[in-house]
Amino acid sequence: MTVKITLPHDNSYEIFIDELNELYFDRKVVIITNPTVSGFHLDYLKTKIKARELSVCTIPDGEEYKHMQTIEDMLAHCFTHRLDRKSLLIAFGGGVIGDMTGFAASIYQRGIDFVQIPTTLLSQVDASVGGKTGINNKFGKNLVGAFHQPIAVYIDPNFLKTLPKREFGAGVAEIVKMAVTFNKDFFEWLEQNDLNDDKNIRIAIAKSVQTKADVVSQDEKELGIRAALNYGHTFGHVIENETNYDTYLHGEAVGIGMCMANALAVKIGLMSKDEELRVKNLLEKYEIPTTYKIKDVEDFYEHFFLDKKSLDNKIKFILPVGLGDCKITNEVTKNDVIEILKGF
Ligand SMILES: NC(=O)c1ccc[n+]([C@@H]2O[C@H](COP(=O)([O-])OP(=O)(O)OC[C@H]3O[C@@H](n4cnc5c(N)ncnc54)[C@H](O)[C@@H]3O)[C@@H](O)[C@H]2O)c1
Ligand SMILES: O=C(O)C(=O)C[C@@H](O)[C@H](O)[C@H](O)COP(=O)(O)O
Ligand SMILES: [Zn+2]
Repeated sequence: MTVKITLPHDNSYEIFIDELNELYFDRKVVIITNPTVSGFHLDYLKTKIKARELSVCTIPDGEEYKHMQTIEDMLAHCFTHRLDRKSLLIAFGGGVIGDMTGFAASIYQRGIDFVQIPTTLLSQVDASVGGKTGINNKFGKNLVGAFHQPIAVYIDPNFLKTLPKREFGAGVAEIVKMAVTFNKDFFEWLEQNDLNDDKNIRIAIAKSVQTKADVVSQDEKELGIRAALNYGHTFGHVIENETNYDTYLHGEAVGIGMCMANALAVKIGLMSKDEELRVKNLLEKYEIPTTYKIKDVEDFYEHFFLDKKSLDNKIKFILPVGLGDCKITNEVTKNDVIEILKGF
């Protein structure tokens, strides 16, 4: 299956969901990966890539390495191998590799091409699509980065065969996100079907990618509707940051964050208690955490002001409206937020 993202300024590209074919690049290519992914799949990938010159840049594995020093190391590899403006980076790994490769590509010699070959469920259904790239710093998550679209995305679900169960669950959280915010039929399908089944996970990948591609095609730079893809993230990013990126996987923090957003939606009458419970049950079916004890609620709230969606000192929340629809709002009172956070 092929999904297209249609964008201005020659930035359109295709997302191929299928077994990886041979890829030919008449230019210098660097594969960016980490020891875990390369251990499982690099030999296979190398049989598929034909390039004028190919090298591999291996960076450490983990969200805690998604920072500027690692970008410097990646750029150093590119300079050492004399990459020029026609050269290409290939992101081969999960969302961490994808976000960092995209960011390095966006700044190397003021911007070169890159390709996404995502290998986690989360990166196949979400992170490899849409051109958000970046890194974390001490102030928070993804606060430094660029919109830089890949020239193509190659999603091969066969890579998921080596993915640990917990990582699979983290990917399911972002699938649930797409369904709750945009598609009630998809949500009901998820309730009725087991994603551990090979046929079903392929359907869910295609559905999620199509949903995200449609949103990004309408709003590349998150000026409007794209903010809905941040459902659960306003809360989730704070959880990741205050637990030093070493306790919850991104998808898990988003799972908890969606439950917080749901509690807020119930409080202000956008969602019923029954709908809230259905989302919780679906997440728990894949062992995604749905609760989190906040140490200092005021401090947690203050973090929201660094969120990239917050403008003019107003926090923006993405709240579900029933199942399959959502509202982007900066009109939630601090009292309501504090109350749900205290009761969580
Ligand atoms: N740009 C976006 O639109 C976007 C969207 C969602 C998430 N993200 C970002 O993506 C990151 C999370 O991505 P992730 O969940 O893929 O985490 P990740 O990149 O850390 O990968 C998870 C783990 O799985 C390992 N792994 C990767 N592929 C594997 C495979 N096939 N078999 C076995 N192990 C494998 C990795 O080495 C890592 O240890 C976060 O930094 C998040 O902010 C970005
Ligand atoms: O593509 C988007 O837009 C998203 O919001 C996807 C999210 O799953 C992803 O985690 C994204 O990086 C979060 O947005 P950010 O702008 O806060 O980094
Ligand atoms: Zn996310």
